[in-house]
Amino acid sequence: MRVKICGITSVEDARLAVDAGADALGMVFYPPSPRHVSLEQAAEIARAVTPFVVLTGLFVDAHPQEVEQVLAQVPLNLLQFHGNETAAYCRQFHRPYIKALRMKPELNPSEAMSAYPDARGYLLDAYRKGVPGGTGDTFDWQRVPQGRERNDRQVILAGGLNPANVTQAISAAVPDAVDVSGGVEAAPGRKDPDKVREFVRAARAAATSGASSNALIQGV
Ligand SMILES: O=C(O)c1ccccc1NCC(=O)[C@H](O)[C@H](O)COP(=O)(O)O
Repeated sequence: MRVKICGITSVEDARLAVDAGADALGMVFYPPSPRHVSLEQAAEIARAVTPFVVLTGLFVDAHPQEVEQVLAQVPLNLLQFHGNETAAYCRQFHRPYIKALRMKPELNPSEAMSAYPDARGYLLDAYRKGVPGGTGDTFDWQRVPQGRERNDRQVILAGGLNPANVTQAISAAVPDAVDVSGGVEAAPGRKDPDKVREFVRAARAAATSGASSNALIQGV
């Protein structure tokens, strides 16, 4: 089970998340977000963290030049596209990327994943009209594809996760990774140390006990 802490805006929170055991950090390059980081902030965070953590840059329907500008100044390991970007758009940067899919009631997640065959993973997030992400809302975890529908694709579960519900979420959705932002915050853009530590601990513990449920679902 991998854990990504999203919405990191400071070196202090980046270090906190890494020390708590996060595998990946997310930085939001979307100006309307309360978690938006400037190029300078992002470069400072990148300099401060170990190279063995996946630094992720999140964009929402950004102009390609904006993405290129970030890439020129911040050593990102992974891009996360959280808007209505097409596969052609996502692959033009020649970087590993994950595609966020917002779980609108009518969305077939398996079909939606197929539209991005070169994505390294699929971040399944809650859908709220007019809000591209960081909603704090959950969705029905039973909708996460399993088995043949999943087809070995890396699924990152997001949307309204927190230390209190991540165990149940992992058990229901059997994701490869979990992503959290608001559920471990003290205030928008500022992480709560106890919540971050408890979230990572609970996710790891659930994964250990959840291995058998995964085996049951996969029939192995
Ligand atoms: O976090 C934001 O402010 C944000 C804004 C616009 C697009 C995406 C955004 N966050 C994306 C994430 O990866 C969040 O972790 C994900 O949406 C889950 O957020 P939350 O429900 O607060 O845990």
